[in-house]
Amino acid sequence: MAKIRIYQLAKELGMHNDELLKLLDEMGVAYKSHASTLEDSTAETVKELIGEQRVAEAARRAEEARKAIPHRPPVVVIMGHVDHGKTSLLDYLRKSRIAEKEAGGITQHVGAFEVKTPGGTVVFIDTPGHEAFTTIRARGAKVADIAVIVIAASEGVMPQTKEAIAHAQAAGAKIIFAANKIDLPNADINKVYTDLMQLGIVPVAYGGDYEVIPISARTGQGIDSLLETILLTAELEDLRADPKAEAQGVILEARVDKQAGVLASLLVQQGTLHVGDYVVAGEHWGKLKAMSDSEGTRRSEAGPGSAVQVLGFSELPVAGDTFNWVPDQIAAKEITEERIAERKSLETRPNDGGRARNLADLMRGMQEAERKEINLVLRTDTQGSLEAIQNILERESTDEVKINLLLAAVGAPSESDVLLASTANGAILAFSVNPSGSVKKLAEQKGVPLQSFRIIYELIDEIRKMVKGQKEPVFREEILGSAEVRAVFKLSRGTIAGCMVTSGKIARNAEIRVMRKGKEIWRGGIAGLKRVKDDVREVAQGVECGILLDGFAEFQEGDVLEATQQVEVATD
Ligand SMILES: Nc1nc2c(ncn2[C@@H]2O[C@H](COP(=O)(O)OP(=O)(O)OP(=O)(O)O)[C@@H](O)[C@H]2O)c(=O)[nH]1
Repeated sequence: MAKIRIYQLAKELGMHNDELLKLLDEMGVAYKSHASTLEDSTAETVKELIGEQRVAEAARRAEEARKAIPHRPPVVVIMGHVDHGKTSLLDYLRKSRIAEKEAGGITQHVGAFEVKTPGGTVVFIDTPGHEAFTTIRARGAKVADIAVIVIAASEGVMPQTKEAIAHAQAAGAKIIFAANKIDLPNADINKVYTDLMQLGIVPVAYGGDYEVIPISARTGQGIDSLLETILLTAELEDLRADPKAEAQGVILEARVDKQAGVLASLLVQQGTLHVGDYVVAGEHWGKLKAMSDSEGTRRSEAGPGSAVQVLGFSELPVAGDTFNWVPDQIAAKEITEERIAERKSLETRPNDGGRARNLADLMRGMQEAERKEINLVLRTDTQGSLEAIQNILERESTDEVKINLLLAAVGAPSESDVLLASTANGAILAFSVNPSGSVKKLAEQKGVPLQSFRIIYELIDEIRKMVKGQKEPVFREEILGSAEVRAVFKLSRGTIAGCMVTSGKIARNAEIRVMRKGKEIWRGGIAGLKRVKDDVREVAQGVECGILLDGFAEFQEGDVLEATQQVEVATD
């Protein structure tokens, strides 16, 4: 390799000569002038050092930019077992906020409300329970930063407490426990601690990480302390949002009001919404005609952490969809029309959708994503079988593939289990319990694998095969069709092969083998498939088309492009 001169290396690295000379001095490298040559190894070391410095500089700048973004209030959801006091806690929080203003203030349900404390503001999602929470999560948006799980201190941990924990964990929310009903004579905070520890959750009082705050939603005792803990947790999470960014957030609720029309509640997560702005949410768009907050006050703008009710959608947006600011009606219409067209084309695509996913699919997805965890919800008929299967699953977990039980409980799989599995991209295994028709249907809709077993060893066998990869799918390559290159066009966006499909078909998602004189010279994907001027999904025999490949441009007339696809071969 030719030796490099200092000024050449400086140019290559985009540095001034002086800068590089200074660095060489620091490294103790001798030279006469900037025209001196450097040893290869010295040049390599310089490149590495500069590379490292630049990475560090970029990281420092990114951190600085992040720190320049203001903090935002935490968004909290309240969960817990039935009757443990979720609604009472929300009511207390809502009332305490009104009491601070004027008594008798009118509240409006906008899906979330703010509680202002001297230490900061907390946003509470107005609907208790994990269903609302996970429906939103299942649609891909993260709403709650923190889950407050209410446990009645008079009863301790109950089945839905466990479910709530599983849901919050799957959604990646921080968990704070509120030991409620502490005013009751039979309240026993120690039972709450020990119950939690049995689930592997160690409270701070026992040296662990989980805050358990004794409260009474009836008397208000401990609620200040709960709010403080929420704010402290939020501080550690360092939650930030840029009020100047393009507004974005989540649709919390939507309904049609006979007089007003479509009313949607939005939680702004980033940026600031203004009356008059256009937003798109899923397949719907709206021009915000009016906004009001949970106090019924008209707002002209709403920044990060605000929940507002808006008027202006022409059709009902879907709760849980994210919304985004768009500059104008043209953009709003184009984006929603594209989304509708995309959905329709997916619905009409043959052999796609409708097929229930199974565990093998899940494992394949996992392998593709190089994920090392398999998330499972386990449902059994008795406590005994539950423990037995849990123990075996624990043993089957390997270093490569960890089996993570999102929830293990007695009873038939529920719709909430499906949402949980869907959120965590997991599967449901049922042993000796039958899911109801509606649960099966929901699982199908959400693409959650749900399998029932009657014999323990069949269940274990299935898991074992998966973990050990014995069931790794075997694929065979199948030729879909071929096309001959008749002309080559060099355009600014790449080189297009003008082809005639000579047999079968060429599909946009197929893999292409470029054959020259009977030999394969390249293999890869298609970056563009056009028929005249239109992008198309496939082109049939006897039709001309333009093909742009993803990473190959050296076409010659007479090359043959073979379209192939991988077909799974049944091994059972
Ligand atoms: N003594 C006492 N009773 C409470 C407290 N919190 C709630 N309760 C009572 O417990 C019962 C259940 O409270 P809710 O707030 O409805 O419980 P929930 O968890 O929202 O119940 P669901 O919505 O049915 O799941 C009600 O009768 C409340 O009055 C408390 O701190 N102390």
